[in-house]
Amino acid sequence: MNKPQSPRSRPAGSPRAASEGRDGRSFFSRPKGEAREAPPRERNERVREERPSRDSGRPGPRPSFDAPRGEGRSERGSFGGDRREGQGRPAPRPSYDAPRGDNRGGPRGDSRGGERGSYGSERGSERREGQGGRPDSRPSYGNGPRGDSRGGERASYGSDRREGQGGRPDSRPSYGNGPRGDSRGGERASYGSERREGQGGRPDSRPSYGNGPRGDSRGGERASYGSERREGQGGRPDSRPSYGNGPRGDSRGGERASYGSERREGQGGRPDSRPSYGNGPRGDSRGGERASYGSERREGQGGRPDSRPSYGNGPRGDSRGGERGSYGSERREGQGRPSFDGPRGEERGERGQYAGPRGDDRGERGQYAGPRGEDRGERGQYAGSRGGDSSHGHRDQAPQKPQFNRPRQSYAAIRIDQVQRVLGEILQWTYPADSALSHWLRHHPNLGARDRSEVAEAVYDVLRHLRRYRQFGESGVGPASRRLAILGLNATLGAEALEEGMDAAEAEWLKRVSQIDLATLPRAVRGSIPDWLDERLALMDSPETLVEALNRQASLDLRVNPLKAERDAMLTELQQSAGRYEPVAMPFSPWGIRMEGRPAINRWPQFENGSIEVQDEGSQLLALLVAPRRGEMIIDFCAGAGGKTLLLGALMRSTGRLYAFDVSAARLARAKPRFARSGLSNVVPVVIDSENDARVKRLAGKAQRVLVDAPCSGIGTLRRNPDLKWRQHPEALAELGQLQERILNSAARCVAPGGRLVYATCSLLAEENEVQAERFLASHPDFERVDAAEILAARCETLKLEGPYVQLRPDVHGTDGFFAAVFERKKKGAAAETAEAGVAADADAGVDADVDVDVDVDVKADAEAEMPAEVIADEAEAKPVAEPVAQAEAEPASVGESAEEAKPAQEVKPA
Ligand SMILES: C[S@@+](CC[C@H](N)C(=O)[O-])C[C@H]1O[C@@H](n2cnc3c(N)ncnc32)[C@H](O)[C@@H]1O
Repeated sequence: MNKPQSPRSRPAGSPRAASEGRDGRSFFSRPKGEAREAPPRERNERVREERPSRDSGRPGPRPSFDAPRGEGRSERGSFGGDRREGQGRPAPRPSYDAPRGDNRGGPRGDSRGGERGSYGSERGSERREGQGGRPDSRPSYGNGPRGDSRGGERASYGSDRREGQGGRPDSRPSYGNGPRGDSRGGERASYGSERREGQGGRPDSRPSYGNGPRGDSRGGERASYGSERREGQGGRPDSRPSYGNGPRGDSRGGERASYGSERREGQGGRPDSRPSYGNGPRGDSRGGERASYGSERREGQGGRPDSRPSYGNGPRGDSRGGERGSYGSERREGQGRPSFDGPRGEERGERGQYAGPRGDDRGERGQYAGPRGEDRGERGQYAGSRGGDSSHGHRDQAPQKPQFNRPRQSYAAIRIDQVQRVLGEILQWTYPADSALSHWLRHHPNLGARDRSEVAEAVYDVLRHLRRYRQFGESGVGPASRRLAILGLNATLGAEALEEGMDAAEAEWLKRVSQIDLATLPRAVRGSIPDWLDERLALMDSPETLVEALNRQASLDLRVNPLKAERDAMLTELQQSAGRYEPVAMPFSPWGIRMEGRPAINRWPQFENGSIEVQDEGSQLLALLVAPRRGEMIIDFCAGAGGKTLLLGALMRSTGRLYAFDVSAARLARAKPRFARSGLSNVVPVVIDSENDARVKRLAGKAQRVLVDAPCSGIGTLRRNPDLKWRQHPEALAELGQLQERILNSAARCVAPGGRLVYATCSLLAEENEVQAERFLASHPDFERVDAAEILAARCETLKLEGPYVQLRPDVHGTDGFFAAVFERKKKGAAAETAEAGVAADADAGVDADVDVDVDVDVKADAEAEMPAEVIADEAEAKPVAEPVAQAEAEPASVGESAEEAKPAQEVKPA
């Protein structure tokens, strides 16, 4: 679905441009030689070089601004308690939406800091309380040009070096004096080390900060911030002052660092970055946006430099976020991170789908980065352990293959350490959890399937129950991230399996917290959801069971490709070849097969030949609402990685024309191999600049059906993407609401009279669902609502829904949370009548009528299926992804057919 966007199609400096790299290509589509970061192997080598041996005592490059400044702090920082959780999640992971360029609206693009500041202030109190949260200082960030602030470096790596190694003191000196522009991540690392170790936190080195031009000082400063805030006090007060003064535009890591701290403690988390939704130019903003665009960077490369050691070294400047966006989407559709033993790396697009539910969907999902603040604390602590000096410290390694130069550790000790390390990365909230986990696993190729699975399960368990675990962790000792790791492993492997890895105090603590009666905890803590989400879900029926279901792991939902296979035959085949995953037919979708476990289906022949895809049942049902017919012109307005496009195209029997629009070239590029596997020849992917793109306007009134699978919070996918709840926040929801409304309005213009418009989200929140639908109806009198529940009921007898909308819930339907509304555009005469009535009514009410009857085209399937000449001319590069099998087949089926012959897609029998 993600077709690399051509440079000309997107203005330079636009958000997407930034995220995808200057050349407009996504990180993944870029040949390795051109990648900004070194190829994996090279990266690893570099990491090795950078990581100081323990003997050398010189920590690696991973900066650790968050480095723990002593044990006490870390705990503090990390366990901010409710505050943190509630809103921690600072910056939204810009997810998919991030790169949308124009739609974001707002001031976020440019004013990151600014918003941040404001964000901060809102939450400031929370944070502040914990530790002084530096609220005041933030505001200043907003003022300078952030374009260049990368930040990525910051995070990362503080960890390794941090503890243990005395933190490469030598490197620090350089910060202050030299040009900072270049020394980013690496330096940071060093900072981290010093401070973190708890040794008084780099007192000596700090002074140097003040000397250099701030604009360029990145990682280093960050580190320091972290310390101050996190701890809440002590934190190198002296050095801070300087931050405010320098030009922010260039300060990368530094600012970020500070953010982290704020968020961490307060949890207001990621304030700044969220704003990213806005329209402002994101191209250059690295660090600041990080929050928001974490994903992009990550994948792309600018991404979170720090954590991935290798990233830090290469030129990061340009390649930032594009892909990030994509993450979001995948997740959503995908289902979760099923198989970590599968191919890791390459196809993230699909990953979303396979791999946890982040389906990139975060993109859709979330756009915000979560609470970093606290987590850094955890990370910091975590990081510390890497150094090796700590009692728990040791390098990542597979339990089966301990390194010879270290004392042998028990299986339990190694597993705890591994989970702790992964959490240390994920809880920075820089990247979606599935991405961070995949990244970590790729860098630990020696781990076996069991190791991967156990680490992944424990990490996801922690993300699901983070708030409660943090509360439990407050009474423990040692690094916060370690306590979280122990709790996660206790839940997934059992206490017995951990015995050898814990000391007496830890064992005693675990026993104590395991006896806590959950019923005595506040609902939001028990369910581990942030307060803002608890307030919203409380308005729904049976909120407790809903939250419980959202906190359970999802099944793996597959969809049979109706162009290539029949569900029952495929089910029989899978029961024979993969019986241990217990494949069964889905209760509602006629194409669905559900399995347990996390099979690496992308290695299966049925997947490789396009006979099956990963798709949540709710997404499959959406196709029944769109009800595509052969030969029609249909628009999938937010096609993302093509999950829904695939089924729509198949139901059209690969006839007619199916436009796959999206503002994310990276996502559309990821759809490409999927389209190819599926055998579709009627899909036309088009990267649009925004919902108001000229090519969208030229299709006004032309499409029989338009699907808007809108960018949303992704709260309905928490089973697969539990980190979303920590990455989202109310401010981002408001922005999303505006984006959803704009997209819906633009998509509506494309609908031909008599045509259908379907609006869908994978959210459970009324403000993204019913409220949007009602608002749309109120402002579009030429549209009428169709009972979506009735449409589904006609196809799925066992599916009980209350109309007029479809709202699926994991606790009731076993699907992700999902919403859909169906509207139909009145035919010409009816619309005119409605318009007149509306004008009269509006005149009475004293308001302007907004009757969007700008099309004088009647709906005739055969006429509509023809591609408007102007669109064809404008889309020289937007060819169907798959080569047309034959011209005849590429022709709209309706050409030469009567409207009656164009059968409803759902009636088409599987091939
Ligand atoms: C929920 S995801 C779509 C998932 C996709 N339908 C699938 O099934 O894989 C939302 C998508 O909307 C896209 N998007 C965000 N803003 C947009 C805009 N203004 N116009 C079109 N698409 C947009 C995002 O890039 C993202 O891919």
